[in-house]
Amino acid sequence: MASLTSHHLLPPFATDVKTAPLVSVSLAKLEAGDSDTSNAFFKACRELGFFYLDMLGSELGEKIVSEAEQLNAFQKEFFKMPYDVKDEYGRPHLHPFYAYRYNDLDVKDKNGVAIRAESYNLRKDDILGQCERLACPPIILEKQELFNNYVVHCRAAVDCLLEHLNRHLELPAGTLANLHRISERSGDHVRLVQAPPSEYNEARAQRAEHTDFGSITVLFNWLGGLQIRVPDTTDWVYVRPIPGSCVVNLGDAMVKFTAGLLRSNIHRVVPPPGEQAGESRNSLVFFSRPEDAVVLKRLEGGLIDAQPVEENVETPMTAHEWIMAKGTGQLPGVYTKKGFEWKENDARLKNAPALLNGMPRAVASVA
Ligand SMILES: O=C(O)CCC(=O)C(=O)O
Ligand SMILES: [Fe+2]
Repeated sequence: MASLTSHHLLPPFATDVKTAPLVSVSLAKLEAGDSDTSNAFFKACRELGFFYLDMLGSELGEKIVSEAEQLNAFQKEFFKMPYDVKDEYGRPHLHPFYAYRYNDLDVKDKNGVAIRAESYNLRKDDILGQCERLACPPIILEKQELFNNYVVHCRAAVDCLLEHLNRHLELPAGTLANLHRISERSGDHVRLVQAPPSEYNEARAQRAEHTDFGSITVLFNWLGGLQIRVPDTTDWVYVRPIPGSCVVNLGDAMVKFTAGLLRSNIHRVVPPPGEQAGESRNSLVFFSRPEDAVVLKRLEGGLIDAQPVEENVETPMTAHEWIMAKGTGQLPGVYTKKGFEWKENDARLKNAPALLNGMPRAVASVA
C-alpha cells in the first residue's frame, strides 16, 4: 500500500478525537455483485449518507487511487502559483461557479498578505471536451490526460453505485443511470482544495456546515478535518482518512429523487486536529450531479412510492438552476429529509432570489 498512497508521509491522524462510524464498502465486491456488500452499502446510504469506498482489489478503484495521488501532487504545484495569476481564473472573471475561489483567513504571510483557503472547480464537460472550454491555467492543460482519466474512472465508480441504488430502490432498470449520462451536460466537476494551517474558529466552522447539492461525491483527503454531524444529534465527529479508500457521500439530489429515503448528511471542514494541525490541507473532490436539464423532483416507482408526500411543494428547479443558486451562495441552507431548510442565521439569506418562492422558510436545527 505504501507505494500507492502518500498518507504515511504526513503526521498521523489524532488519536484522541471522536471519529465517525462510517462503514467500509468494497468497490471490488460491489462490482462483483456481492449481496451482503450491496445491502451494507444501501443501509449506509439510508442511515448516514456517508461511507468509505474501499478501492483496493478493484482494477478501477486502484486506478482512481493512483490518479488521485497524482492529482494531489499536482494541486500542490497548482496552488503554489502566485495569487494574481490564479485570480485571472477567479469567479469574477471566468464563471460564477467553475473557477478559482478563495477566502482570506485571519493569518498573514511574512509580507503581511492574508493567507487564503483556496479551491478550483473544473467542469467535467470542459475536461471531456463536451462544451466550449473555459479559460484555464496552462498547467491544467498539461495534465489533460490525467484529468480526463480521473473523470471517466470516477464516473464509472459512480455509475456502479447508482446501479446498486436503482436495484435496491426497485426502480425500472436504468432510471438513475438515465439521469446521469456522462455524455450529457451536467454540473459534474473536479474540485482542488487547499487550506493553510489555521486556528479552529467556531463561527467559521458553522459557516462551513453544508450538504453537497449533487448526487454522489467521491472525496479523497489526506489529513483529518472533515467532520460530519451524527444524525439526530448536535455532535460533530471527525472522518479519519483511510489510505486506499475514498469517502463517498450522497447529495441533495438523491434526497429529492427518493423523497427523503436516502440521506444527504450535513458536514463541514475544520483545521486538522492534533499533530496534523501545522500542515496545509488538500482534498480532491469529484462531484457527480444530475444532467443539467433534469428537474429535481421525486421519482415515481419502487420504494419511493411508499414515501410520505411532502406538504410544502417547492418551485421545481432543474439541476442546473439548483447548482447555480446553491453554488453561488443564493440558497443558504441545507437539504434534509424534511425538505429545504434555510440557514436563518446566514447573512446571505436576505438576497435569496424570488425564484425560491414556495420553499418553506421553516428552519430547524438541521438533522
Ligand atoms: O475537504 C474535505 O474533506 C471535504 C470537502 C467538502 O465537503 C466539499 O468540498 O463539499
Ligand atoms: Fe461537502
